[in-house]
Amino acid sequence: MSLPLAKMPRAVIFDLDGTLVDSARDLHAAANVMLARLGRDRLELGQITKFVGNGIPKLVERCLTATGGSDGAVLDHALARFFDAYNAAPSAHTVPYPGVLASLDALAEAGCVLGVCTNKAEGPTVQILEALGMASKFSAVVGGDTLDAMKPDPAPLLLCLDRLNTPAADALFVGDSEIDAATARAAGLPFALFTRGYRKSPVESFETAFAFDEFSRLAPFVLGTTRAA
Ligand SMILES: O=C(O)COP(=O)(O)O
Ligand SMILES: [Mg+2]
Repeated sequence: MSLPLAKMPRAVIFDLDGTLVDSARDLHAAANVMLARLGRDRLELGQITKFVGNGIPKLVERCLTATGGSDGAVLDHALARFFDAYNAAPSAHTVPYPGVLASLDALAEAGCVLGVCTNKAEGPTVQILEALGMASKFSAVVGGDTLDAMKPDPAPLLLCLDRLNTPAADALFVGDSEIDAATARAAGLPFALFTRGYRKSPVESFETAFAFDEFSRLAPFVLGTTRAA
């Protein structure tokens, strides 16, 4: 389903993993370092990619469940090992999707304020945004450990809106997953789906204002110069 926006949003808030950046290879590398330290089997990139989206603690728990089981003590240890590896090089193989930087610039030039709302912890999120030359483009960054609650709870997205001084009705949330769609719905924002990220369900099952497979299509839609397909 596609619905044109009633008016140009003042704020555009983006998810990170699978939306602004393809980060799966660095998450995969850190997960396999963690698994090796625990004497567990490696996991494939495709498997780890399916575990992304509910935050790093959930990703680590899913890795443990897939390799022999997870209980509280091993989970804490595994999480620390994961962060040792991941925080040392969170952007070694992480790249923006094609057209992301130009799209952010086009939105900013048109007067939109930009934010990030991700379930990734704030530390590596900021490291990645800085390494990829994107940090200065965002006026607010909310991570998975900024509050006690994570997406799909609407609280992180509402905090991001608050930091951008923008009501939900005057904003758009752009994400790649079922979690992002549910978060936008709960927070009362229209949702745009980037279809080449890490979603698990078919595009048609999402309720979206807009679904796009190339970032060059986003700014024309937001600025109202293109009608939704
Ligand atoms: O699961 C994560 O760590 C982050 O995922 P997100 O950027 O898609 O919210
Ligand atoms: Mg995502």
